[in-house]
Amino acid sequence: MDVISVLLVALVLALSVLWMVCSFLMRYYWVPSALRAVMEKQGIRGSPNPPNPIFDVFDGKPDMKEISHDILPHVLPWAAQNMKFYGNVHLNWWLREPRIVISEPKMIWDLFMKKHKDFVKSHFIKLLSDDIFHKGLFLANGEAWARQRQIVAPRYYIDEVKAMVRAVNNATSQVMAKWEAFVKDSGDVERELDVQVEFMCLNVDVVARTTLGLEDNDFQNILKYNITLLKLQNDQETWSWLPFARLIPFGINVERWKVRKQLNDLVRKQVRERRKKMTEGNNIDFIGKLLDNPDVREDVIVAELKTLYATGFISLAPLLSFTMLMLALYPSWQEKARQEVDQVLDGEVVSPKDVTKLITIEMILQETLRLYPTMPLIPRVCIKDSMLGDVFIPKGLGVSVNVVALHHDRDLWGDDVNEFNPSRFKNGTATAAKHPMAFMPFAYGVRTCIGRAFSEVQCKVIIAIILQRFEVKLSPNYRHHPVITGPLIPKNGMPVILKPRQNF
Ligand code: HEM
Repeated sequence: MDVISVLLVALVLALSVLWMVCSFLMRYYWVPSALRAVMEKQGIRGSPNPPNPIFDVFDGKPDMKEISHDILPHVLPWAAQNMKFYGNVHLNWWLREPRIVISEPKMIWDLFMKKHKDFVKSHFIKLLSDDIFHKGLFLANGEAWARQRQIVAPRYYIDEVKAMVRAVNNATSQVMAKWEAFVKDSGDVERELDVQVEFMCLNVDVVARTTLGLEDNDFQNILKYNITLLKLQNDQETWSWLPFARLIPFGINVERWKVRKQLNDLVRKQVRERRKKMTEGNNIDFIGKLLDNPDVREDVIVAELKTLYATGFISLAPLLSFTMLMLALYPSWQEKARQEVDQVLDGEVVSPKDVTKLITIEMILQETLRLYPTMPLIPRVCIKDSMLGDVFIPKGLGVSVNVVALHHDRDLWGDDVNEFNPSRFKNGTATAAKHPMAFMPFAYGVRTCIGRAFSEVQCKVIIAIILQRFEVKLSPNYRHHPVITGPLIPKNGMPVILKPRQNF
């Protein structure tokens, strides 16, 4: 090579390195700092030093001293601090993403309803949950999202969901028989059980039954791979924002890729086996209907099925677990709900018609979701200069809805905000607080949760069957420590004491 060629190669290399350094600085320092300056000019401030990790799973914080529902300072200490010093609307950093944190109904309305086109799922949320939700509806944006939503959402309309009640009954009855045998084995009249893991298995099983029509399925492995992926993602969270960090074939990455492939292969196998069983008139389950549609590709079906498995156990297991805690803590509500169950079901299984009559369970579930919202933070990023209420939001700024703060806002819910009072929902969710948008566990607008009706029906059926068969008491081993790991979960599991009912 002559000298000129060497110089040219060196120049290209130098320019490439310079370009990479500038892109890095631009993305992770200059742009975030500029966004912060725009917000500070409007008087919106927040914790000064990025990064400020949101999840406290790593910090070894002690359990809460007592069982209190005033959880904001415990689960989101940075938000509680910021709210104290800077007000309800404040700035915060998620890894290197500057974001405005809001819990004002008016701004949330603008975000989800009026200006939803200006806000999409953010780069960081994709980075952190791509292994689980890859290509599925949950993370999609733009046209891909609209196409997928059109395919998936109708499968979860209320009439379709009611047709799933039998599958939920069957799956739950199997678990109840297992619990009864578990108590009986001890030779005692009651026994402690950590129900959180039980609910995870049950929810994955229900998804397999309702989407694939599978009675005997590999849900243990599906759950194992998902939990491993979640754990690896959490382990990686603090450095995953570094460029190429998730592409280096080393350590956690290699493990992640392996488990991700195992999960993909297993779900793909289920879809293919379902395809083999396709016969006319037999394609009424979710995947059957998708397979029947020639416009839907197999990788889309696999992605959606993975999403449904993950959303099922990630969101429903914590809700059911916290509901068990409420039933154990408030025996009078437990008894009231049981009387209703006995009256409505009269010792039979739950029918689709019965579901609407289980009003007390519905109120208990709503109040549990208010106090312990499964999705405590709902993130977006602004893709076009916009306004939320009176606040100017520049393109590139992250927005996070703090659902915990909204659900625990004394001005909206009154002085008993931190008390468990299901009666506040007796006339429905819209009038439970001073603002109709004060209760939003499933988000709002075009990206509202497609699984809402399914969740409500499924949880009602499961809790009704539990109350029909068991009395639930608080375990002395329960240690209160709600924690955000993405969803809000009980960190130490949910051990409760189950006592089978004699007269059932
Ligand atoms: C307690 C139960 C549940 C809660 C509290 C919940 C909450 C939410 C929330 C807040 C969102 C909006 C997230 C965002 O915009 O960033 C969402 C979206 C979603 N949920 Fe759920 N969810 C629950 C159960 C389920 C179940 C059982 C399924 C499966 C059928 C499901 C499927 C989805 C999907 C696919 C999306 C994405 C929708 C879209 O972006 O268009 N969810 N959920």
